[in-house]
Amino acid sequence: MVAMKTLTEKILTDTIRLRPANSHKGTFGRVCLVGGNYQFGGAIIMATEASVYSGAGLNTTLTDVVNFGPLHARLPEAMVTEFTNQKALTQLVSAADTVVVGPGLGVESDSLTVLKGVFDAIRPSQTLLIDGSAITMIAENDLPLPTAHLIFTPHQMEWQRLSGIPINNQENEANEKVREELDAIVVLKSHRTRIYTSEGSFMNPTGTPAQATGGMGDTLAGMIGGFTAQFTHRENAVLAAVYAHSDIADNLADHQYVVLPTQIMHQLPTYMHDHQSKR
Ligand SMILES: NC(=O)C1=CN([C@@H]2O[C@H](COP(=O)(O)OP(=O)(O)OC[C@H]3O[C@@H](n4cnc5c(N)ncnc54)[C@H](OP(=O)(O)O)[C@@H]3O)[C@@H](O)[C@H]2O)[C@@H](O)CC1
Ligand SMILES: Nc1ncnc2c1ncn2[C@@H]1O[C@H](COP(=O)(O)OP(=O)(O)O)[C@@H](O)[C@H]1O
Ligand SMILES: [Mg+2]
Repeated sequence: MVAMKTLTEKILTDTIRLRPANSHKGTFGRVCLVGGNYQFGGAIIMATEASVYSGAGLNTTLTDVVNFGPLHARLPEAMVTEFTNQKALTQLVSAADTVVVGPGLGVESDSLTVLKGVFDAIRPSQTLLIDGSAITMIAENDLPLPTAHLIFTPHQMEWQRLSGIPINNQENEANEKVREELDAIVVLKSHRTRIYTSEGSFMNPTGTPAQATGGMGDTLAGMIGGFTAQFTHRENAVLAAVYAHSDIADNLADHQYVVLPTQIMHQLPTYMHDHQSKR
């Protein structure tokens, strides 16, 4: 077992590239976000908004129709389609660089149908981020995983459900073994989030209890979606998103008791400007 490395600010300039002058929206990636049932619309709205604010060129959200108006009122930049429309889902998933599935998806039978539809449509060259309800449904239904570049973003209870490792025993060696079986990147979220990849394991030193509020993980999922769609080194894109998400929160927590997920994403354009590669 190789020692866990601690992330530093360097991961930002290693990852966030200077935007090429000769570019257009297609240069910066397509993200398809799937989630948000009638109850949890906020989760997919936050994930989508985080992806847009992190600079992904084109963002399409597949969600329950009740979320169309609320999402568009906040974010006219995103496109929307009903997640029960299997034909549209297959088309939009196929066209994406990164697909984010799970924020607010729920665990009812319609949610499971949507998740299976995503798994059927995804191709091996694509990045698939699996979060929230999608992780819970995989664990509860023992679903086979599709072939793709998989990223899981569980909190500790979701990781217990997926890996079978109880929260108190989630040590590096056990976590790395399950990561290898899943053949995925695993972002195990907690006060000090750990990231397991085939290129090593990393501890994120940023983060504050001011972040302990609903929607914080949905926001991270959207950021990782946006980063992986535009930055070519997948592992670094994940690491940089995790670092930035909590570093922005730390900065806000210097003078705030609680930090809202939407405040973090709204800082992203400035933060990324200040931490981009100089070349
Ligand atoms: N605005 C919206 O639309 C929002 C929608 N959301 C969406 O809701 C869906 C369900 O996701 P979920 O995370 O809320 O519920 P679930 O998977 O049952 O986990 C909670 C259970 O795990 C336990 N637990 C133990 N350790 C833990 C840890 N480190 N971190 C967290 N939990 C921990 C915890 O223990 P307790 O808090 O009781 O001590 C509790 O028993 C999902 O799709 C998500 O995207 C939310 O994002 C909120 C905003
Ligand atoms: N006490 C804490 N210190 C640092 N980070 C925290 C703390 N509590 C929560 N977080 C962060 O907030 C996020 C919570 O994710 P998650 O539980 O999936 O939230 P949600 O599903 O409500 O969006 C993770 O990124 C986690 O690291
Ligand atoms: Mg979550």
